[in-house]
Amino acid sequence: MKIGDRYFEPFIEASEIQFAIQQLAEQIYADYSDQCPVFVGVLNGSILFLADLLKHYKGDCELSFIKVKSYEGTNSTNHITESLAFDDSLQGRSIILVEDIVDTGNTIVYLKEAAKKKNIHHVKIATLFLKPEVYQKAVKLDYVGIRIPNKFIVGCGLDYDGLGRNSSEVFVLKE
Ligand SMILES: O=P(O)(O)OC[C@H]1O[C@H](OP(=O)(O)OP(=O)(O)O)[C@H](O)[C@@H]1O
Ligand code: HPA
Repeated sequence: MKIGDRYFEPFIEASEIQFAIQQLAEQIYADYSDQCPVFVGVLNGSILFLADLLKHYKGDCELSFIKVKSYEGTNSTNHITESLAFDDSLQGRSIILVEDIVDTGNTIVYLKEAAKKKNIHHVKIATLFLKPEVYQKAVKLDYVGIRIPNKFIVGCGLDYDGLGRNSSEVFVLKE
């Protein structure tokens, strides 16, 4: 399958992804059933995962967003651009940062620091995908859906140069 100028092949089926999301919603609820956490979606990539996670989440919760970007093509630029900040109303709240993927961890390290500066009370992290071979940062990842090898993927919110987010299954770059 061609996305932009590159070729991709099927990698993870939609049913496996949905099962993982349901499990994550249950794990989070087990920890937050007596609270009202704020799910903070990291735009753009988290949008599909976040929608499915919330549909499976049984408890009270609220929703907010932050927008950061660091990738061009298939590589991190190692430079984070923030175009929507944490909302001031999150001060003192317990939040769950919702990411589609943790890869180098640059984004999540940046977000933890930004949350601290905003006096956000308590921050946990939920990510649908993790590349354990790449991620070497000290930040604890509280809820991890599916661990994948060090390969570039698209679908389920993840993009290649803006394309491919709107697929419920995940594709991997053909090397
Ligand atoms: O662990 P890292 O190496 O930092 O990679 C993870 C980040 O990269 C992607 O965002 P991207 O910068 O592509 O922006 P997008 O969400 O708008 O696609 C993804 O959504 C994560 O936020
Ligand atoms: O494998 C990936 N695919 C798409 N976007 C990404 N952002 C970090 N890693 C990836």
